[in-house]
Amino acid sequence: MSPGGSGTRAGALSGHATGDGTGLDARLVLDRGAFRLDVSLTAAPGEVLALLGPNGAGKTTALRALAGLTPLTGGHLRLDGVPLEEPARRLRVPAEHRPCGVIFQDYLLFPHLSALDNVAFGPRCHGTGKAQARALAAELLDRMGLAEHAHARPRRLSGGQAQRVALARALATAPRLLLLDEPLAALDAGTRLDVRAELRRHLAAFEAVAVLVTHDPLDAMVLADRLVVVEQGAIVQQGTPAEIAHRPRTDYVARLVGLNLYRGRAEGDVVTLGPELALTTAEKLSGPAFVAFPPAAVTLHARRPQDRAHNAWRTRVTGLESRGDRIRVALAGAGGELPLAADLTAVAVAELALHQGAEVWAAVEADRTHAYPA
Ligand SMILES: Nc1ncnc2c1ncn2[C@@H]1O[C@H](COP(=O)(O)OP(=O)(O)OP(=O)(O)O)[C@@H](O)[C@H]1O
Repeated sequence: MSPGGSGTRAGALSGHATGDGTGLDARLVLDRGAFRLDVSLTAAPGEVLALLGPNGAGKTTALRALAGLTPLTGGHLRLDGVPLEEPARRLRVPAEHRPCGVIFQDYLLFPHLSALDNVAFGPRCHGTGKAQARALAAELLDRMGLAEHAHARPRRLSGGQAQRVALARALATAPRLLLLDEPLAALDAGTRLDVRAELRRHLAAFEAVAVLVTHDPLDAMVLADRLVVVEQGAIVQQGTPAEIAHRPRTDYVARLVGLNLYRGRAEGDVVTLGPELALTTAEKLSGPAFVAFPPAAVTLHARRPQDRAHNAWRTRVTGLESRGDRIRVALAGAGGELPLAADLTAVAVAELALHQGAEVWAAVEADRTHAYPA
């Protein structure tokens, strides 16, 4: 393990180039019938990447390819400068010889082995003597707060405990690449909160590369240094959680971070979205542009607001959904175009007598919109 965790981490956060050959350098090309995955992933030691994307985007396929469980059809995979796979050179290191720790959704603990022996299994396979492997496993379980469960079989463990054993097992071989597929998905909400915080601590201390797959934007934002959004087998956007949250570039990402997103053409502080609608924005731009704003910035009115600081356009209600103390109103332009989300109080919804199909004026202040080049 490399020393100076915090220094390594700061380096990792500043960029993902692996100019010195350390860390992950991969282009994963995989053909599976009609589906093609082609994603390039690089990460410096200490960096945590989260692969996010809708169902069927190719996240799990990418993770399995990194682990060596599904062969590449093209591209390459290098870890710390060591080639692990390159189909063009007929090079392929089998899964069991890759320095990878893997945690899959269902944990894949061996049911017939105790927690301790599950964790000791990897080091044993790598040639560590039995006593030494078990001592290492006991230490790891202790670090995870599981010392008293060392001799329990997996079925006697809670979901959160089993998840921690899986993490201990994945770390036991000091992997250079840690792969986690939906690590929190099987946990109930309460356990998830604790395990997420704990996993965050372990990942922050982990000095090699970690790649996790998740559906949950919160998991991704909390656990990862960098988000990689995959749609239909390709990367559509990547960046730090803050970058992604501020500047979504696809509808999926906008929904993920809870923003309204439109694409149009900017001329000064006006972005034209269609023949019927142009929004005045806070920024001045020129050329293709995105405009984003949160649902909480949208107000709804029975009549056209007269205030000139507001952008206003006619919409129709397409849905209403309760969300905590707010109501999320789904709207679309009169012709069904430009879908829009607005968050209102129950009082506002009642005063406007909103219902499916109701016509209202939507308004958003220029200052609440954010425009950036498309
Ligand atoms: N064994 C397989 N043979 C052929 N195609 C497959 C196989 N497994 C997955 N696919 C296809 O590969 C594509 C990507 O699937 P993958 O499971 O990687 O997506 P995902 O992003 O992980 O989705 P999810 O979030 O639903 O788990 C899908 O279109 C799927 O139908």
